[in-house]
Amino acid sequence: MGEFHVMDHPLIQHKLSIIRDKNCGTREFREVVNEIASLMVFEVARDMPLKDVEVETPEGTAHAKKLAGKKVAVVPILRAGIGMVDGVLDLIPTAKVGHIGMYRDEKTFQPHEYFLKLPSDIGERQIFVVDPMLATGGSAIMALDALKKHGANPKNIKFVCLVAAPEGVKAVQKAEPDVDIYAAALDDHLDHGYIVPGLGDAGDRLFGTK
Ligand SMILES: O=P(O)(O)OC[C@H]1O[C@H](OP(=O)(O)OP(=O)(O)O)[C@H](O)[C@@H]1O
Ligand SMILES: O=c1cc[nH]c(=O)[nH]1
Ligand SMILES: [Mg+2]
Repeated sequence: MGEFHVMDHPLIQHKLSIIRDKNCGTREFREVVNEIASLMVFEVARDMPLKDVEVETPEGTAHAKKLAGKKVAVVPILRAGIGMVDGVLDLIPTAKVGHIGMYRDEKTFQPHEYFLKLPSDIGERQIFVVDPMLATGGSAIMALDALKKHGANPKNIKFVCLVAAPEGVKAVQKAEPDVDIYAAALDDHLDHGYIVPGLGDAGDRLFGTK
């Protein structure tokens, strides 16, 4: 079963409290979502491989370490996942970006895929799938299945969200046992498909479409 990590760093928790507030406006919401994404990817990337290098400093030779060059892709689930991309790219600027478009039916909460464009070498990449909300898990599972169908190695995929519901975590762990999940918070439950207390509709809050 994939691991589930709640990232309880004080800076992440503080920033999450800002965007949970229903009075947080679009501009601040967007800014803080990206900041949380940066803080999260800092930790999620902890096991990226390093190589030994020698660097000439002004004072001598340092035995240092550099990233070994494993290629990275960040894959947002549209729309709301787009809100996390810049935060990840701030720390890993050479990452390629794939997109998976997905919307939930308003009544059934079933996900529907409407767009997919991935780097052609997705099979060789470490992949960070980003989406602020993991509710029923339907969108995440459909996105992860699409990635696998296009050659991604599930062992190289990490799912990064802001708020997760217990139902979604369980569903993804069952359907995608190789994928580790990282969240800033595990909330109480779902009510008509929405996470309680959650933060509302992340896409609408990011893009001001309500
Ligand atoms: O776990 P699930 O039950 O599938 O719900 C989570 C999905 O719902 C939201 O997207 P939404 O369908 O609202 O699309 P949007 O990002 O375009 O607003 C959210 O961004 C996730 O993708
Ligand atoms: O609470 C929720 C659940 C799904 N999608 C959202 O944006 N918010
Ligand atoms: Mg939405």
